[in-house]
Amino acid sequence: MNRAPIALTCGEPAGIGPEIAAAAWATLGARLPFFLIGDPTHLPAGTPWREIVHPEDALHVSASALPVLRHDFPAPARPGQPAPENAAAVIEVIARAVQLVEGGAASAICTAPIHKKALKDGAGFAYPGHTEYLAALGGVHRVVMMLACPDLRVVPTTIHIPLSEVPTSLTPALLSDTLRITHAALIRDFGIESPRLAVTGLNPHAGEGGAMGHEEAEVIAPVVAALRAEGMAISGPHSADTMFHAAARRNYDAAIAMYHDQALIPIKTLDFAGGVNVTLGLPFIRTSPDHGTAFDIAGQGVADATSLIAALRMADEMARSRAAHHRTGDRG
Ligand SMILES: NC(=O)C1=CN([C@@H]2O[C@H](COP(=O)(O)OP(=O)(O)OC[C@H]3O[C@@H](n4cnc5c(N)ncnc54)[C@H](O)[C@@H]3O)[C@@H](O)[C@H]2O)C=CC1
Ligand SMILES: NCC(=O)COP(=O)(O)O
Repeated sequence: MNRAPIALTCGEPAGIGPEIAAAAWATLGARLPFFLIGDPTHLPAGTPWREIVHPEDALHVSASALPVLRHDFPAPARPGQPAPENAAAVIEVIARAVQLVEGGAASAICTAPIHKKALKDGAGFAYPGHTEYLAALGGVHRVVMMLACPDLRVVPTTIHIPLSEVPTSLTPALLSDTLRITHAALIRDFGIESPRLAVTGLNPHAGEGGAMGHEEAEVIAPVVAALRAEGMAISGPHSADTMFHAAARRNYDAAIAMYHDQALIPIKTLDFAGGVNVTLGLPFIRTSPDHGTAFDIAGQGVADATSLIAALRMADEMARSRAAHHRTGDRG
């Protein structure tokens, strides 16, 4: 039986989303059917696209053209210059993709990058990013951002908040939920039977026994100990600066970091082109490229679609893993 195609949201049309969507279709074609939700007039001139009415039409259209589920925008796409009038439509497209995946017409969502400030300025977007908006649409309180490439998976426990707010936001409940959601997703969506998690400290040298900070002893170590007592394979808190070299990476399936840059700098350094952003803990599958809207190169035809292609492939693999997991009745 054919699985439903993947829904790709257009993201910010003034960014590189339209051109990498076209490039991803040129690479994947019918081998990995997906459809773009967006305004086809935003696609680069000469893109072979075809309007579809039902997502399932993507299964045959994708052999010859990029399938597009039309969502008309009020303004054209001017590379590097987001139009405030388009902001609401960017947000609507994401909500439409969620409806499709929740209804079973799409097997997963893959999101092209949005420009957070453009959405805030143009439409009062009240969320720091897709992650938090998708959690609201999916009706879940807590989700986890994970970035993954073939050599590394990283999770920032706190996400899009100022660095000054990290210590107070880092509660035992947040850390514990993040670890549990990651552990369950590695089993269900990534097919890892017994996931190994490694947790960073917050401070230099993981606090150096209290000489350089107290969050390790007061928050991180007790949560790690409690979950280890439940049987999870979790180590830490480790010094973050020594957790990401090649030998250290062999000791875990995912690294749980305390804040955004602690997690994202290692993976974007290791594999900026091929990294994938995944939201764990949603009732549906969502992946995204690891990069943003790249206004500085939009419209020039030089954007690299590798990360988007990896994101579409990962969504497809996750859908397979989740389906197999449901079939065996092992819900992890
Ligand atoms: N999932 C999402 O919706 C994401 C959205 N963003 C948003 O994107 C906007 C811009 O963020 P920046 O920090 O400037 O990061 P960015 O990733 O857009 O750009 C950083 C640098 O990398 C280059 N670059 C990015 N993607 C590329 C690609 N596919 N091929 C070749 N070069 C590429 C850009 O040209 C730029 O020089 C912000 O509003 C940010 O919040 C950032 C990350 C993810
Ligand atoms: N730095 C990662 C990022 O901004 C991704 O955000 P989201 O839109 O996927 O929540």
